[in-house]
Amino acid sequence: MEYLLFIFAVGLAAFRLYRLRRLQHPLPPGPTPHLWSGNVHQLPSSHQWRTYAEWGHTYGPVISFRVYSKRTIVLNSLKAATDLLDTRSSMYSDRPILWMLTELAGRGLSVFNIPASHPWFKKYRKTMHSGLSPRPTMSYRPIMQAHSRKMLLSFAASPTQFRSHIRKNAASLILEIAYGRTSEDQVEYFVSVISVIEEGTKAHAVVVQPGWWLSSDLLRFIPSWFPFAEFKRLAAFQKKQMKRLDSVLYDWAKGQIESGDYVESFTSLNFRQNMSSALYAGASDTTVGILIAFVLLMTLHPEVQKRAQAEVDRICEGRMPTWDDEPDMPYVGALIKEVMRWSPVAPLGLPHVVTQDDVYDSYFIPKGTTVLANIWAIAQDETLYPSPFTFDPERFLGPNPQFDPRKFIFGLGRRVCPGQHFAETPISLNVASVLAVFNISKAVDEQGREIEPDVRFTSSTTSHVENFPCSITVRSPELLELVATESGRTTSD
Ligand code: HEM
Repeated sequence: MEYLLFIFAVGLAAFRLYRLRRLQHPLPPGPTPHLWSGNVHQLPSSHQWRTYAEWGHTYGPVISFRVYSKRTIVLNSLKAATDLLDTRSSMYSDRPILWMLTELAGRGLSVFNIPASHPWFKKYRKTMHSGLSPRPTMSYRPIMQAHSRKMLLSFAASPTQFRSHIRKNAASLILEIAYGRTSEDQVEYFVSVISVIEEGTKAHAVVVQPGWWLSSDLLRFIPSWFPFAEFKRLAAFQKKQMKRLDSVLYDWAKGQIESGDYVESFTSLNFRQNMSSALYAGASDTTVGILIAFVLLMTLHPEVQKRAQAEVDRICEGRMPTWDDEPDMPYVGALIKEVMRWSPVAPLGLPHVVTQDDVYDSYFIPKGTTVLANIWAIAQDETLYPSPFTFDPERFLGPNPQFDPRKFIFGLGRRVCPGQHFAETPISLNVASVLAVFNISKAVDEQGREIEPDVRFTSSTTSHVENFPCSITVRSPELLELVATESGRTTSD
């Protein structure tokens, strides 16, 4: 009895303390909720980052909203995101438990979802670092260059298919790094498996939307044959697809290694199935978005393209660009930063969760709150980037360059993207190489009139520029010939 009274007293004291902190410090502001369902009715079904940024203009850089009992705060400023995710990373590095994703779909211990307090977390990060940091990435340069050259030849052969060439380039590169060398046919096959990942990513985007949290949290125990248990069937589908993805590639790599005829890869060095697939999942849909945005922006800004091409021509004098040219090409470097800022590929990053009650900027942030860094809002913050919607590489040049967006578009704190360096290395070569060999311009219709691209973005965990028409033509047949010779092909292959 005494024991029960003690527990009751401790519980009451904790509750009082909580109430006291709540009274002293309000929750971060946000739109007015309904009593029971919270802000469900105000949440958009797509491009949430835009709505959160608008709310930020009304309520301040740290906003909060509620979906039934689940609270989310959104950090719309660089300062708030740095203060919480970076400076207080010991409290802000876990992922929310989304039953749908982590438990029902069986991804709880994946690299992306594992709690930061789990003993595997540090091992995962260390292994990622050993495969993706600047030193190993340097050793991948010849592979990256070979894949880049293949992409250039594909651009020349079928320019209207540029989107799929970019996708294939990213996929075949990470396949080789993660699993070992593949033949063209195998790449084709594995690339078809990529669509599975994309389905998975789409499902992920659905289940991390606030409305789904409640349904999956409260209703997770109902059997999947129930008429309204669609979310459970979706989870089961995702689980099956992700398992297939993990095993198809891993089993192939293992087979190669066992046969003795293989090249070194992340799998041969680490033998961790879910880590190899994390590399693949992290890389297959991100760098693609940057390169597609680059093509769009060159279509829209011929003056920027001309200036970048002039720089490449001046430095390379008839040869293909290499990584050693980077310091001598400040304008191309600024252009890449501006593409990344203008079109952040992971606009809300991945959700974090706070593991203790906290007070920030005199607001109370209860333990268990989901925390989103609005990377899109930071990239469009006019105090950091005047005229933020204008594409202007100049902003990163001169004596007072604007803030380097690479410091936040890969996330912040302990969960910061481990693939940043690995991602940037092929992007810089691909951009400089495309500028050297091709001209990108607006497509023309049958009457010879230029077609103005309609700029729209997809909405998922990652966001890309939607399909748009453009014209890609060879500006340097000599360089194209050089690329073909180096790759052991002819330009007509
Ligand atoms: C332009 C390219 C890329 C961008 C913009 C990007 C962005 C991000 C962001 C915003 C996060 C979430 C960070 C957070 O939770 O705060 C993340 C996580 C992650 N990224 Fe990337 N990424 C890119 C490329 C890559 C590549 C190439 C790889 C692998 C080769 C990769 C692997 C990962 C992994 C494994 C995580 C999860 C880390 C964890 O939860 O501990 N990413 N990335």
